[in-house]
Formats: sequence, C-alpha cells, structure tokens
Amino acid sequence: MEYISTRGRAPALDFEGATLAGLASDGGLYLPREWPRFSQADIAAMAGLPYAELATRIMLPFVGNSIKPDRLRELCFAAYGRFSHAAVTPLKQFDEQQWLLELFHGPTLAFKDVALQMLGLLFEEFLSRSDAHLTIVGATSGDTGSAAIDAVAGRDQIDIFMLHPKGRISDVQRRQMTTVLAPNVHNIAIEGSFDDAQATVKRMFNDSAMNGRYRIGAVNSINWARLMAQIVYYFAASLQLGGPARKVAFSVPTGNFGDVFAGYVAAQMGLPIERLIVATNVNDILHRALSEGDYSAGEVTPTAAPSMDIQVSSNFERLLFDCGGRDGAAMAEQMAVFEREKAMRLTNAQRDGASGLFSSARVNPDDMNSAMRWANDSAGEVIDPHTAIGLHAARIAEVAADIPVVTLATAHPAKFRDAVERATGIRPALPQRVGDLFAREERYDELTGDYDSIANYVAGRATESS
Ligand SMILES: Cc1ncc(COP(=O)(O)O)c(C=O)c1O
Ligand SMILES: N[C@@H](CCOP(=O)(O)O)C(=O)O
Repeated sequence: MEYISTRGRAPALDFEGATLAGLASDGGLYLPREWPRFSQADIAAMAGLPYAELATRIMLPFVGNSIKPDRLRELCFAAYGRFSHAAVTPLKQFDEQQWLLELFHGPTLAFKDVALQMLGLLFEEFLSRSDAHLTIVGATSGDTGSAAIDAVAGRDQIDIFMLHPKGRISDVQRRQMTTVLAPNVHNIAIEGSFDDAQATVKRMFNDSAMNGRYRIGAVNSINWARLMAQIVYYFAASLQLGGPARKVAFSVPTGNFGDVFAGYVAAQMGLPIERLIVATNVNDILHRALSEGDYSAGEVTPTAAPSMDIQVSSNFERLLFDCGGRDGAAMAEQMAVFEREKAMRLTNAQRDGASGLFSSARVNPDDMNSAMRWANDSAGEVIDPHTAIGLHAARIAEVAADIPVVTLATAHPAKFRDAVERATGIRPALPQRVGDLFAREERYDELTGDYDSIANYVAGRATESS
C-alpha cells in the first residue's frame, strides 16, 4: 500500500514511512493512494470475531508489506489486551433507535486509546529495525496527550513533547499527562488554544533546523495510523447491529475531524453506512463548512466539552482532497488560501462529495446538558459532555426509524466530572485504574505560545536522530 500527500508534492511512502513521518513534507496529510475494498460477503464473514482479530483484518490491507500478518495480529492482541472491557468497544442501547458505542475502556479513558495503544506498538516495531530516535511533538486539547503518553512512556527510542492549552483542559485530563514522570515525557502548558498548539506542531515539522537534527514524529490524527485504527470500531458496531445487511448511522462528536473521517474511510471500504452526523459544540467550523460551504476559523471559545474546542480541523483536508477529485495541486492552493486568510469556501465538487454521507449539527450548552440528563433518565447512563453533544445531534437527525443511530461515546464521564455534575447532579467516580490520580506528583513546564521558545525547549531536551 502506498501513501500519498493531500498536497501532491511529498514523496509517496509505504505504511512504515507514513507512520514515522506523521505529516508529509509538503505540509499535507498522508492517505492511501486508493481505498481497499471489502465485498459484502467479506464483511459478513467478520461477524463475531474478537475485536483484536477484526482489527487485524481491517488493518492488514493498509499495512501492506510493512508488517507480516502474524506480527500484526500479535500487535493487535497486545494493544487491545490492555482494555478493561472484553468487547473493547461495547455497544449499549438507549431505545429502539439510539445506541451508544463506548470507546473509553482503554488505559486513559478516552477513544484515543483505541488508536494510540496501537500506534505506540507500531512505533516500537519500526524503530527497533534501526537505532533511530523519534522526537514526538504533539498538541492536545486533553485526551490525545494522556493516551499518547501512556502509549510511549519509558520507551528508549522515543521522546514525547506534549503541548496543552494552559487552563483549558479538565483537571483529570491534565493530571493524566503531568503525573507520568518517565524521563522521556515532557509536558508543556502554553498560553492560547489547542489551535495554537497544533499550529506550532505543524510548523516544527516544516522547520528544517528542527527536522534536520531530530526525527520529528506525530501522535495526533494527522498521522494516518491513528485513523486506520479508528476505522475498526465502525465495523465492530455495524456487525453487531445487523451489518452489512443493514445500514447504520453514526453520530460523532467532532473536533479535529479524525474520528469521523475514520467512519468515512469505513464507508469507502464497503461498510454500508447510512449517515455520518458531525456534531460540534459552539466551535462550529465543521458545521458551517458542511452545511454552508464556509470553512472559516474564528476565535476558539472555551466550553465544557474542551476536547472539541477546535476551529482548525486538520483532517478535513483529507476529506476535501478525496471528495474534490484528489488533485494535490488544487488542494495545496486551497490550503494556502486558508492558511493566509483563515477562511475558504468549499468547491461544489467538495460539497457534493461530502453531502452524500455527512450531515452536521451545532449543539449549544443547554442541549448538551439535557442530553446528559436524558441519557441518565432513559437508560441510567452517565455520559460525558462530548458524548452528549453527539447524542443530541443523533436524536435530532432525520434518520429513518428502522436505521440504528450509534453515538460514539468518546470519553469516560469521570474525565469531566465537574461538567457532568453540573448537568445531572451526579459526580462520576474515577475508575480504579486512575483512582490515585490526585495523590500523584505533577510535573510540567509553562511556556508562552511563542514558537521559538517551544522549539528551543524541545531542542534542549530531545535526542538527535542518528
Ligand atoms: C472526548 C473527545 N470527543 C471528541 C473529540 C473529537 O474527535 P476528533 O478530533 O477526532 O474529531 C475529541 C478530540 O479529538 C475528544 O477528546
Ligand atoms: N481532542 C484532541 C485534539 C485533537 O487531536 P487529534 O490527536 O485527534 O488530532 C485531544 O483531546 O487532544
């Protein structure tokens, strides 16, 4: 399998190369040259497989010759063996139509573990083939950071530098990162928003002084391998609900457009998906883009669903590239306009291409809070604010009554216990695996968002690549 950049100028790479590269050298994002396809019979034959086996089958065509099938299977069983639920991503039912796909049974209690447990093992697998050192530079609005740190803490050939927006993530999220004291883990709180942190990360990939000295790697969903691992749970949910014979709709709380793009890829691979509902909070660039063609980033507004406080959605570029005819030069030009003006219009081809599968909703705080209460009143489920945004969008979407609508439960409610308590009166307890979080020592540094100070910080601590 070959990977190409959305901006058309970076060299094509194999899976190993794309995983280690993270961002393409032309500033674009890697994605497969073509989508692998399963027949309906192939998909039907996957029903009932253990999650790790299903993951192996879905990932195999993407991995190509980079990893042998038996080794990939071992990695999948190791990654998903760390989840606290035997089903890995269990489904719960609310009513005749509404379902919940719980993606938070991994070590750090958010859907990011599904991909990052795998990515940590992939990095180790590839780095063990040489004596190279990887300097991971990541941005987090709360969940990617802890999941990535858990996945790579203590690994010899990796350093991880994780930027989070100071004061804009929950205390549980922060402590899940900053109490990991392994010497290869470096947490940095910066002034500004997640978008500022993400822009710094992307700039570092294209900074020749930095990437000449260090092999910079990505754990954010700009890294294709992240999305590959997230495709699996769309298949898992669909197969449990009668797929592929029956279509399923998914409602996805969305920020950086990684999770929902994985659903789009599942559909390209042959999974019958009725609809992907993109649910945003008041940081609604994606809702405006999908409903009006207006992709313009405003200021980020802090909300009670902080992990979705994002106005520049990296993976949207992958969708625009794929729907817009896969024209790298045109994509590079469109993104140059966006980078200059912080605004662009979708082309008609992009809008038409997206409208077949996607719809969207912007969910306000009152509706988010009512969704938390409805989940508890109707099914005794305590859900987190991000999931509540997805659930509200699922309930107002016009989907035929015989189609199940699955909301992706992206985080455990205990990660956002203040917001959950405000909405429902219930304060979710921290699960046992992170129970002593508030007794642990914290370590992190604070920097302004200034690029040079962050680059100097990384340069002062990272190991040069050989
Ligand atoms: C809890 C939670 N829900 C939803 C999202 C949005 O996912 P994505 O950025 O893949 O759209 C995030 C962050 O990415 C998150 O941490
Ligand atoms: N919500 C994320 C931010 C988006 O990051 P990505 O790694 O999915 O690109 C977070 O919680 O950090």
